[in-house]
Amino acid sequence: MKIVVLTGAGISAESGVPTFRASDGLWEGHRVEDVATPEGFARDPEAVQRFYDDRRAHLAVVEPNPAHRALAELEQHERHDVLVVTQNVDDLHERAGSRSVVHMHGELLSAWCGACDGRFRWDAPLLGGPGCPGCGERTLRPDIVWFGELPYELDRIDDALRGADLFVSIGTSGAVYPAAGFVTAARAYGARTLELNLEPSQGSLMFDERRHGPAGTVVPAWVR
Ligand SMILES: CC(C)NC(=O)[C@H](Cc1c[nH]c2ccccc12)NC(=O)[C@H](CCCC/N=C(/NCCC(=O)O)S[C@H]1O[C@H](COP(=O)(O)OP(=O)(O)OC[C@H]2O[C@@H](n3cnc4c(N)ncnc43)[C@H](O)[C@@H]2O)[C@@H](O)[C@H]1O)NC(=O)OCc1ccccc1
Repeated sequence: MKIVVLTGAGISAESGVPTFRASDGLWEGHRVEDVATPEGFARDPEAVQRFYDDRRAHLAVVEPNPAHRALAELEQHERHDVLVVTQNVDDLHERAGSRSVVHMHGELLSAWCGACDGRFRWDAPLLGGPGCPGCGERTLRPDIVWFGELPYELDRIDDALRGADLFVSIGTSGAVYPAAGFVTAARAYGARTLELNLEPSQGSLMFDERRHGPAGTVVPAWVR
């Protein structure tokens, strides 16, 4: 079976990675437009670098949870062809063993040079860090898709949705586009659709089936 799995912050919540819209959510401490927009970066690059440096450093103290591991197991099933499309910028899917993962909103462990357009694996702070390994310019920014910027690999994602038998959405509020529109596209392409989330998301009624509860419980139960 061809399965496309969309994940959001909710799948990493039980690993200790804050979600965005929960009361203690990431955005709580920051105005989205200040830390996740090109304009915010132009206005105060230090504040934005610090925001992402803190999140990158936090990766060292979190681990994949049973939901991440269950998806990695599912990918091993010879009967299935699984693509994980994640809105998350953490590396927990890969650390759990998933191999076909698309980070449509970028990755904390990657830096992008605004001068030479180079991208570099990065696990250190960018603030006060060295110049670009490619061109030496001090124009490195987090390799993250900010609001108003085009998400990555939309063609590959659309191709996968076209060929999918099943579209599964895990741990996302369905508040941010174009990711929130994937269920509509998947349905239009004839795929069955399933929501696994703590509570109904904004697009919950679009799904053929919904199972609500913590991802660390409902995802392994669904995979088994
Ligand atoms: C706010 C929203 C209305 N705005 C948008 O959608 C905008 C504008 C827009 C575009 N099209 C539209 C159509 C209509 C309206 C608006 C728009 N979209 C964009 O700007 C996108 C780019 C959006 C990407 C922004 N970057 C992020 N992330 C990286 C940064 C960072 O991480 O710092 S978005 C970020 O927020 C979103 C957060 O959502 P979730 O992951 O779902 O997290 P949330 O906290 O909201 O919810 C958690 C869920 O989990 C559940 N949960 C909690 N615990 C658990 C648990 N334990 N188990 C299970 N579930 C759990 C909760 O119940 C909840 O449902 C994610 O996408 C995340 O990646 N770009 C673009 O459209 O470009 C155009 C373009 C076109 C051509 C040329 C150039 C440009």
